[in-house]
Amino acid sequence: MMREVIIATKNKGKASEFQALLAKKGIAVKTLLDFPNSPDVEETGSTFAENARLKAETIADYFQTIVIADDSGLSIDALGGKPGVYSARYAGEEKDDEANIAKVLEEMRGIPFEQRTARFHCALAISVPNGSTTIVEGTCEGYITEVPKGENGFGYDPIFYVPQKEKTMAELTKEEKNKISHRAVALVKLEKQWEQIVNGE
Ligand SMILES: O=c1nc[nH]c2c1ncn2[C@H]1C[C@H](O)[C@@H](COP(=O)(O)OP(=O)(O)OP(=O)(O)O)O1
Ligand SMILES: [Mg+2]
Repeated sequence: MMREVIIATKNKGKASEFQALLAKKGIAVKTLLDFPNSPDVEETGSTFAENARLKAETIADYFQTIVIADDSGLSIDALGGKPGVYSARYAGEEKDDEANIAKVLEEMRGIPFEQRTARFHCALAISVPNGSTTIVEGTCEGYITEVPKGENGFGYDPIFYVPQKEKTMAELTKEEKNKISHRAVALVKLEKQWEQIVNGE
């Protein structure tokens, strides 16, 4: 049984969600925020899965230990799937959540509610050093709001309306988000396979 894992992310919001999700299973989480000198991995893939694989394999190779990477983002139907894999850098390279939200809201202006459908997407890659990489994916369906609402979460959470909760993702507690999010859905799929992955059989 795995007792500790490195999550190949420098995103504080993701780090905090993984810490909560995995603490329940007795697994301690380290992230790249604990290792400021670890390499920056360029996200050159054209899918979430490709980018998750790039991050997991590079960091597993660097630490010679099992690593999980998350590549995720928002896909909006009325924008032809954008911002997609460019979610983090939609308004520029600085990864500015507020600027990204402002750009999306501007592009969505005037589009009626029924046509504001969107989903969060998460690809998780788990990589064993000198071994294999396994990828699982999760999604979470919702609508893009007209104005931001809520203080919790990170990224696009304040403009992502979750119909079954009648709230934005940023109005949910971390516990509530961790029951329904794209990240939680993907992690459940990973858990079903991980004894097999970690033990190599
Ligand atoms: O639950 C979420 N709630 C709101 N927004 C979210 C979520 N999950 C991903 N997102 C957004 C944030 C960022 O704009 C992009 C992820 O980009 P992504 O490259 O995977 O992460 P990142 O660059 O922030 O950190 P890192 O690559 O070190 O893991 O999608
Ligand atoms: Mg990134």
